[in-house]
Amino acid sequence: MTPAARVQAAIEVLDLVIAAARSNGAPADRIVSDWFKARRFAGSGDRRAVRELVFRAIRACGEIPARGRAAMLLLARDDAALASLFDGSRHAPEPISAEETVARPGVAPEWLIAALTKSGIEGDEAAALLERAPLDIRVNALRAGRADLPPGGEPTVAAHGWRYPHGTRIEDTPAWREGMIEVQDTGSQLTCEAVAVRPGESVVDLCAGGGGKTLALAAAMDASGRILACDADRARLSRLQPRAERAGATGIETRLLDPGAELEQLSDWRGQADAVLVDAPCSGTGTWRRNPEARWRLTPTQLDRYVALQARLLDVGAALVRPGGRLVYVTCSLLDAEGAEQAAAFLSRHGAGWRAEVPVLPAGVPRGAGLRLSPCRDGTDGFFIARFGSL
Ligand SMILES: C[S@@+](CC[C@H](N)C(=O)[O-])C[C@H]1O[C@@H](n2cnc3c(N)ncnc32)[C@H](O)[C@@H]1O
Repeated sequence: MTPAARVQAAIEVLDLVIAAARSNGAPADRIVSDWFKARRFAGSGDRRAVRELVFRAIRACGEIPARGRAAMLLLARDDAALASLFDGSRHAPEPISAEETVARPGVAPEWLIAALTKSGIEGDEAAALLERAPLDIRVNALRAGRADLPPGGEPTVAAHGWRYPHGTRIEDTPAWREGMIEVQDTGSQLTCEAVAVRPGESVVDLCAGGGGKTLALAAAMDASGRILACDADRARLSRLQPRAERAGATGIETRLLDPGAELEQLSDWRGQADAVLVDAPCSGTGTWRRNPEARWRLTPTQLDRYVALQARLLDVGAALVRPGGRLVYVTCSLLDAEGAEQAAAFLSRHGAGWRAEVPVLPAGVPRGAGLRLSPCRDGTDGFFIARFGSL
């Protein structure tokens, strides 16, 4: 493809990304790969260049743009080389006319900017939400010593974390194939460290998804003890056992939950768990570096739904903790509604039965009863972590 044809391709892909964001359709990453699956003539250089343009344009537009071309014109406004490719030649975008709509630059929609600002995220902190995320891995202590790592990484502040340059093809390495390493953001690794599990414990991962954090907990427990990994999404949960096998993580049981009936389905665990991790569904404002178009999709109503679900799951988790045990609440959000305010609401609902214990981690700053990690300050995805000890 010529450079101009790549720009036109990026405009077409952006139109699909915009339509999907409006209709709760596929994520941008999948749209880009499906688009290229249907165009086998394009080479890997084309893929990389188009993908790069698409994500640059998504990052640049705070609000959902009217059209892909409007988003690309925003980039072209400050990039003369890009603007010169709008020349109307074969496969190229039409020449730019003075009256055309150009998308507005920004970090996020106005209502979200207001909510972030209220939560202490503005200026550099807000801009960093849209930087490119690094590639972090966790060394799986169940399978590997550090000598087995692919070359080129630097240790991170997490106990088993390493960071690699962008574009490192970790999943092609023998270490990954043999389960010695897992791709996992450093912040995500630190949330697991906050659970402070020990070998032999009984632990519930209430919102385990595909098991990213479950596997880190299993490794920290040296695969001894019990982990119950739950989720309400069958497809996500079904990915956990094959990953656990690859990682050599034993002692993990999975349980599919019906939303609203979680406590009945978990009655055998009531008051039994040494630790419960509630890695709750959330707005994902802390992961925009990876999914920048997520900010076009979120609505105030969805945010309210997340907040209500988080409170309910925290109450479910609390019922499973044994006296003297711990409940760890995590969201990959920087909004206080899903962080400090949620933790305060839990403490006021449960009164004297619980004590907040701010986890001691090598990153993050205290926020309310918990700790917050941010891309700007900590170089991790954004997270809120609170730990409550049962009295
Ligand atoms: C933040 S994600 C979990 C990510 C996962 N812990 C990991 O590290 O990969 C939140 C999860 O909560 C799940 N979920 C939503 N409603 C739930 C419910 N009522 N009970 C349990 N899990 C639920 C979602 O399906 C989703 O997988």
